[in-house]
Amino acid sequence: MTQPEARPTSVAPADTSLPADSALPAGTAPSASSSSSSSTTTSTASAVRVDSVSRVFGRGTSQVVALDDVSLTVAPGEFVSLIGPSGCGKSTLLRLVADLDQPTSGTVEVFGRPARQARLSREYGIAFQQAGLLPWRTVRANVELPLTLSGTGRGARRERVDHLLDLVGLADFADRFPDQLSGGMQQRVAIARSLAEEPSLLLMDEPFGALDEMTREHLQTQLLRICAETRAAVVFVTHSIPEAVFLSDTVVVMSPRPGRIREIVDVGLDRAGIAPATAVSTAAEDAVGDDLRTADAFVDAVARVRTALHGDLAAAGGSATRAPAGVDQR
Ligand SMILES: Nc1ncnc2c1ncn2[C@@H]1O[C@H](COP(=O)(O)OP(=O)(O)OP(=O)(O)O)[C@@H](O)[C@H]1O
Repeated sequence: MTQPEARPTSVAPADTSLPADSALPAGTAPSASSSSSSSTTTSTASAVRVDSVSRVFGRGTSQVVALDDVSLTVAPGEFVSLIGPSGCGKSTLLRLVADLDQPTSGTVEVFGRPARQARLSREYGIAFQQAGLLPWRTVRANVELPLTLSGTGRGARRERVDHLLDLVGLADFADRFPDQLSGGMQQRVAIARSLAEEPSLLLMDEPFGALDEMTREHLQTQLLRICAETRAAVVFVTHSIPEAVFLSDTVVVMSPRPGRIREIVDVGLDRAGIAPATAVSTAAEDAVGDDLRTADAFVDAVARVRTALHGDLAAAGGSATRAPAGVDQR
């Protein structure tokens, strides 16, 4: 959409720091819709509701307006990506949703409750660019950490971790340590950990940003399958247009500082082939993913996101063929 107030969405944070009173948020996750569409329901029907939020850092000459009057809504189960030039406030927005930071003005609700309450009751999981695993703990011990902290019993922990490791394809690596895994495997452990407490919302900040292209595409497909299985909503920060389009129901395009929502793009890809009921093997899923990436609807959505991003350049008299700083065109 061109009027941010008319559509909702979600996002993820840029660093791994957590407030002192947090016992590890639960996990990572989905998409956005307009506040006009969600306004037919109560605010509790939205996974995320950001209302007229601004965030200003510093004072006087060093003041930075990171977000200016941002409003968006993410529906339960929706996958929403945030994309925009470097410094436009994507991570700041994600951090506000995660209650890792507070808005200067405006409100943030998660499932109809203040973000702080949602964090304390572990309604969301988080995954960042750095996996952030504890090197002295095995894969199993890393994944079960949030469950241990929340007092889940031993038997239930074991059962849950077995399921999660299965889900991310790491059942055979439960007793390995992080430094015995590839970067992609470490990131899958982090995603499993983020899902430990069955969050209804996943907040992800460039979780695949440090991975090679092949691993990245494979994990994108895996993430879609995991989301189809868990039905979690996801707010996903990325610099990659194709990644945003491949994963999302909705792509939220942000403008350069002060960060505002410039446009919301409905992607409209048919991802039924990646749904759990039809997935037969990882290779088959990857093949479905490859088909999706060459589909007309995919190419069309990539073009629409690119045009939305380039609007800034056009307005500044720049070349429409050049990407804004910090946006990966691959
Ligand atoms: N704690 C802070 N103190 C001061 N300024 C900050 C702080 N956090 C973020 N900013 C500023 O707010 C603006 C938005 O930052 P943010 O990290 O949200 O952008 P981003 O879109 O995620 O960038 P990138 O794509 O490069 O990761 C930037 O100008 C940044 O310098």
